[in-house]
Amino acid sequence: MPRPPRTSIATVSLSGPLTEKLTAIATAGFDGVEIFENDLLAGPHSPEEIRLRCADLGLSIDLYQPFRDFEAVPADLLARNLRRAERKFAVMERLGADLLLVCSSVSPAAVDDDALAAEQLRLLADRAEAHGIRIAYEALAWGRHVSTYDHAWRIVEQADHPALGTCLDSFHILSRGSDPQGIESIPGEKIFFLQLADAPLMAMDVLQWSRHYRCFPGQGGFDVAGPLRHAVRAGYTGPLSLEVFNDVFRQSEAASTAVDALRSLLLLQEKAGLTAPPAPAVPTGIAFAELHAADTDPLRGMLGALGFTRTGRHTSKPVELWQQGEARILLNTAGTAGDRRAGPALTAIGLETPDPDRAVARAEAMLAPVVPRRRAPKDAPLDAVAAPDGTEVFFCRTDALDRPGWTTDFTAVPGPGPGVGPVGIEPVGIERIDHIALIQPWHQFDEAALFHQGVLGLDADDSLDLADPYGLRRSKALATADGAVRIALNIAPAPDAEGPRVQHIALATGDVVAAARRIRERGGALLPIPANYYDDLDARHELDPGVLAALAELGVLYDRDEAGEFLHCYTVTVGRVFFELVQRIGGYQGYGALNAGVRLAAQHTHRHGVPAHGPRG
Ligand SMILES: O=C(O)c1ccc(O)c(O)c1
Ligand SMILES: [Mg+2]
Repeated sequence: MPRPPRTSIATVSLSGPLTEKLTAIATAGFDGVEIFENDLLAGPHSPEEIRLRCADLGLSIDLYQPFRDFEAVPADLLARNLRRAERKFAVMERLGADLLLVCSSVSPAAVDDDALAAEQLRLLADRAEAHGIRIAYEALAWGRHVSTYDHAWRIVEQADHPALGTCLDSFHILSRGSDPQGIESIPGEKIFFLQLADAPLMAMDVLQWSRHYRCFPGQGGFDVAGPLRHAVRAGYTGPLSLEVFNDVFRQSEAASTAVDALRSLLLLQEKAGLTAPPAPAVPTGIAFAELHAADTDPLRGMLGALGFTRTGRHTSKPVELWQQGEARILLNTAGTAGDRRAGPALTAIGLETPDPDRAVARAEAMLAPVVPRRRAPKDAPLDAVAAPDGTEVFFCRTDALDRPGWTTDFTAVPGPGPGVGPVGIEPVGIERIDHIALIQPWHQFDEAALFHQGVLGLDADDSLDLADPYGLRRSKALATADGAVRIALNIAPAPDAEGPRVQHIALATGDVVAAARRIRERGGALLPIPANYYDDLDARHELDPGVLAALAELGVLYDRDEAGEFLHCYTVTVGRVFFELVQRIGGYQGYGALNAGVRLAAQHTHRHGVPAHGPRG
């Protein structure tokens, strides 16, 4: 395999002052940058200082941009535009940058005349060449007369100057619906630069779309690997550069955005067949979920009511293993997981992995932070990486014959242990963990989704918007093809609007009604669901009245699609976690998204009580 291309990113993609952006870009591991002119203009550092800073950080300055509204203008304006260009060439010489991006004109002064555009760009390239500078002409998707990449290339071809080439930008190409195949008819050495950006598929004005909603490749709906593949086939050997205008990234922390960005570029190169990092070791099951709690009594009570039994105690850490069927929950009382007062929290998940070493190699290749091992010498080796939200993901083999499994670190304990009532030892029919739902900080949602796909090897469903009383919650499910591992990512409606992030663990059972009844009998608190929901359910599905009554009595929700049926209910929240019981019938693959609004509202009511009546109360 040939050497991987150099990686680059436009400074406009990150938040903060220019020097901090440069540090974040270098620290993440990029090779170079595109300096966005505004970042330079707004900062206190001279071009020479920025040049030095980049050199110190080991970053090449691959491009200076943008130069706007140059071509196809009347003579007097041309003279002024050339003067403007000369001033920018001087800045670029001080910066040590030798490639200038010129975007197609949006000015009303520009005329629709390709020959004139070519002639004037030729003149510009001639002036640039005298400074050792080259010009990359890019079609903006909203350019006044030039808005497609093939049109920009025809003008460059016509101008026929060695210091003039084209800049391809995947956003402009794909947002216009252009066929990227045509890239292969451009000689590789005339593609001076390649910018890569994705975007969610939306029907909106293309300029607004580009300036606010671009995202890193793999986080939107475009096939960004397409233009990349064609450019490489055309013979392009320059840097692959991310250029992402995005309202969220503009205000998120630059350091973590830069890592997210580079991960996306590494995944894109792999997808385009340019690199071959260690393949993901696709997990085969959820081995455990780990909960941290200072005061474990409420959780022990809940687990007991859910039919879990404490089966083991870790030999070197304050961790208990609770189990029912193949569902395993670790209860960890060590240290403090974030805010202790906020109560128990989900801190880690264990993924059953056929090849933990490869899973770690994959994670490292994709810039996932490997969590330092804190284990006693005799503990089984257990590797973990941190997901973007801080959840630790362990790679394990529970029943491996060739290496000690993680469960050997636990010694068996007799009986259910303190905090569990006498009925807590009867299982209720829970078989395994069906899925784990993780609430994401609003600005990390796309990063988290790409992480779970690219690093862990899960497949992503489309995003859904779920309505709750105080906003819309984006949601995206990720799963293995066989559904053995499912992770649902949900976004909170506003930063910390509802207090701490509450995660949940969904437990699979073959009979949710029977399980819910037993849980309630032993004092487990289930989330009440309003009667209105069951009126609507009856209207929509004509369920058997006896079944409907049982669902209503226990707060069991229902969904149905072409593939099968889904029944689920929820416990009340303990600290920062709650549990869901789910029963999948037939080939139902979803998560009851239709019911999420009712569940979120019911949780709100449960937390805050039923609002007082109005005037007629
Ligand atoms: O939105 C813009 O104006 C703009 C500027 C420079 C680019 O390279 C680009 O793709 C868009
Ligand atoms: Mg661009």
